[in-house]
Amino acid sequence: MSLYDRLIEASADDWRAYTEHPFVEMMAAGTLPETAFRHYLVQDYLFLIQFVRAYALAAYKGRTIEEMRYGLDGLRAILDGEMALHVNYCAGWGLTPSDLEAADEDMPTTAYTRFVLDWGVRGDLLDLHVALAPCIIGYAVIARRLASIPGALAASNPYAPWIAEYAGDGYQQLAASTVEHLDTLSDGAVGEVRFRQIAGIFAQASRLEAAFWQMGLDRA
Ligand SMILES: Cc1ncc(C[n+]2csc(CCO)c2C)c(N)n1
Repeated sequence: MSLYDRLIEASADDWRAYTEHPFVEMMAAGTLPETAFRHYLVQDYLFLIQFVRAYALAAYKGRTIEEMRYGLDGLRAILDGEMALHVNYCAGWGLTPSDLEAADEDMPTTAYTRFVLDWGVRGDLLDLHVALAPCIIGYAVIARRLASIPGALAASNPYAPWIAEYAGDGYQQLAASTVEHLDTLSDGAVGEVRFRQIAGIFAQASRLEAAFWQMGLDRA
């Protein structure tokens, strides 16, 4: 069993609450209020800025060129890929990237990003990548499922571009390589005590993801 499968199994309830949150179901149905999505997306831009720092830390902590490149690829995927989705949606509301950068962080944004950065600083490379994993893998899992719901990708659904972006090959491949990378990092052998430690990090990151969706819904 891959380390990823073991982590999902150990945090099944938290993982389900994150990946099947009402926020994402409402995106697929096109019924999510725009105020909720807008608050989420502005906060997500601030979240991504902090995740660039987390990936920079992963590059810094890499012990091989390959590990450093892995951090660099994640960093690039955010700066040159994912952020364009946010900038495009926000342009439609008259918000510029400078407006986004100047927004105040809401508590769930601060909580989640600093949780990941804290594990990155205090822990080893596996702790950091486990803290990052629910974010990368979870979005790919969510978008793949939502894309298969009839009507979710229809031009009339304002959330179709969001679903299509994360269901696209680029993010699906990034998620698949993250699953493999967790096994490489752990050498395929994680003892019970160490597993319990990282399962705690994975479960907490999943709960912080659910809180991030809820932050959007609370603005509806
Ligand atoms: C709260 C929140 N969780 C996960 C993601 C998705 N995500 C963040 S970094 C990354 C990898 C490189 O782009 C991915 C897929 C998000 N945007 N916001």
